Amino acid sequence: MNNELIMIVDFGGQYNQLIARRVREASVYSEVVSWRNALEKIKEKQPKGIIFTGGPNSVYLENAPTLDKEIFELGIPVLGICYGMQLMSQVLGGKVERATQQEYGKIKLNVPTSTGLFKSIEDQSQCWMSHFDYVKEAPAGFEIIATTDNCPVAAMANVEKNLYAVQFHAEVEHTPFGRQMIKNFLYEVCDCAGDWNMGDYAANMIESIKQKVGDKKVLCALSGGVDSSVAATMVHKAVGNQLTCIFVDHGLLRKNEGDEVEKVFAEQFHMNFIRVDCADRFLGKLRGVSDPEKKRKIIGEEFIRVFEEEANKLEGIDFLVQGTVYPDVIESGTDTAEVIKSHHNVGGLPEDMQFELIEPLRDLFKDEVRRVGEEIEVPSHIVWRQPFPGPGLAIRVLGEITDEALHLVRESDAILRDEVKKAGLERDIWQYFTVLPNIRSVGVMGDERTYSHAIGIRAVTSIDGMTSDWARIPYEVLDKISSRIVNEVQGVNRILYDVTSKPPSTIEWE
Ligand SMILES: Nc1ncnc2c1ncn2[C@@H]1O[C@H](COP(=O)(O)OP(=O)(O)OP(=O)(O)O)[C@@H](O)[C@H]1O
Ligand SMILES: O=c1[nH]c(=O)c2[nH+]cn([C@@H]3O[C@H](COP(=O)(O)O)[C@@H](O)[C@H]3O)c2[nH]1
Ligand SMILES: NC(=O)CC[C@H](N)C(=O)O
Ligand SMILES: [Mg+2]
Repeated sequence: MNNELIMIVDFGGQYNQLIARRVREASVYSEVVSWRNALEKIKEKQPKGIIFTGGPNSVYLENAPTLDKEIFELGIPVLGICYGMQLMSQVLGGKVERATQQEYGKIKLNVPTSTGLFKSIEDQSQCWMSHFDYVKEAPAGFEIIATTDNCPVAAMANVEKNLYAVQFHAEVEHTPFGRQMIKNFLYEVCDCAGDWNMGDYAANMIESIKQKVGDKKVLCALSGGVDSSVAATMVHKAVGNQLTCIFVDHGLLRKNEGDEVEKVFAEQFHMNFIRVDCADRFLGKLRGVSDPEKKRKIIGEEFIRVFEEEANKLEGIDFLVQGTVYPDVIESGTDTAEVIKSHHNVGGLPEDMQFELIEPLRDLFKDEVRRVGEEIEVPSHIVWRQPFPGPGLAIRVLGEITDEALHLVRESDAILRDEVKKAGLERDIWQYFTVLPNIRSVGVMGDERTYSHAIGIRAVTSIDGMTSDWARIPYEVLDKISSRIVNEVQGVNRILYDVTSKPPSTIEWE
């Protein structure tokens, strides 16, 4: 393949693949490389441009990821983002320090200049920030091309040398002009022509699964959710009856979910399908455990043990298909990125697992998975289903999992889903559920004092699950949900509404 190439240098940021994805969307091929061997790879491959990602470190600390100055002398355009900008400043002689006024979330940006990077972008725009360090002084030869109220250097450029950097995250949805800015970098600065497209993604992937599996047998971990249904359909197209899907009912599913998934797969898919009921086993292992990471690891391991047992019954299974998507990978931590939470299908996997994994969606984001799903004709009620995490209600009951706690969260969630459906909001809200925060408070019902549980409502809008905003559910609908939960679910006397975006919070509470 001789496509134009953009190299993305990974400093451990949460949004690295999102940058790769923005570049894909703009019809240019990209590869992500670790900062450790970036210089060598770049010299070898001679990309049209380089993008530095964000990262959790501080550039002025000892042992922080860095790059030799030489990278700026290759004549290849560079765009630094967040940590990437701080690094460019530090290496080229600017000043980086811890900020007294840190910026997280939506911030007003002033763009007084219109260099190529900011072509067609308004002077006053909104951007998304997540940083505690800042560039106090840009290096010699750089002009400041954007500022915010708290950030004297929100973007800088050395136009002559094609070096650009921004403190904000241009790659996330919350920077509305971000797509345009990345396009500007590719087309105005790097002079790309745009010679790549994603149309063939599914076809290429199906072909490579066929090659890999040959005449062997494959198991698929199927939840009935978007990702595993799309992954299973791809693998089924590749190897047909060599595939068997295993659906685990671990006692942590939503109300009636087990039967619903079984029905859909029996009626609408023509694949080998096995349901394994093993609630006692999962709940037994989880008894007395309240640490979120411990819960995730127990569930991840138990899933694999169930798959291994089923594989042994079927004999000769070498591969396990999972519907892992990129956010699961990055949040579980990589050699450079911090562990945010161990997704059961990545960071929660046991080390001694007997399968080789097949994860055809591992580099993609939810909305890209949905596009692939539509292309290979997965039924649309599945493609557009709201996500539901593998560990299920276990990470929505904060602290220890008991039958009572599961009952409260399951019943309140069913009411929430029912009211969202009645209000016709299912497609507007990306994900919505209830949580049991494990606090009790005083109330009065029928003139009697109560001392009962609070239930939290979490509802978010998002495109890819990497960032999200809280959904503005109309007050009348919230009112209805609140009064139904308190009236219908015994043991609840208070309802809370979560109004935080991601970041700084995450979508799930654990
Ligand atoms: N109950 C389950 N039984 C079998 N496999 C599961 C189950 N829950 C999750 N998995 C596996 O773990 C993977 C990750 O779960 P996750 O919830 O992120 O994806 P999904 O369920 O396929 O899609 P969605 O995000 O729409 O819920 C799934 O793709 C699937 O392979
Ligand atoms: O299969 C999964 N296994 C997990 O361990 C897991 N944890 C979170 N999620 C889902 O991922 C998306 C992002 O969630 P967070 O903002 O809470 O990290 C949201 O859609 C979450 O529901 C999981 N899915
Ligand atoms: N998102 C980032 O790249 C953060 C960079 C650095 N850790 C800071 O907080 O300023
Ligand atoms: Mg799921």
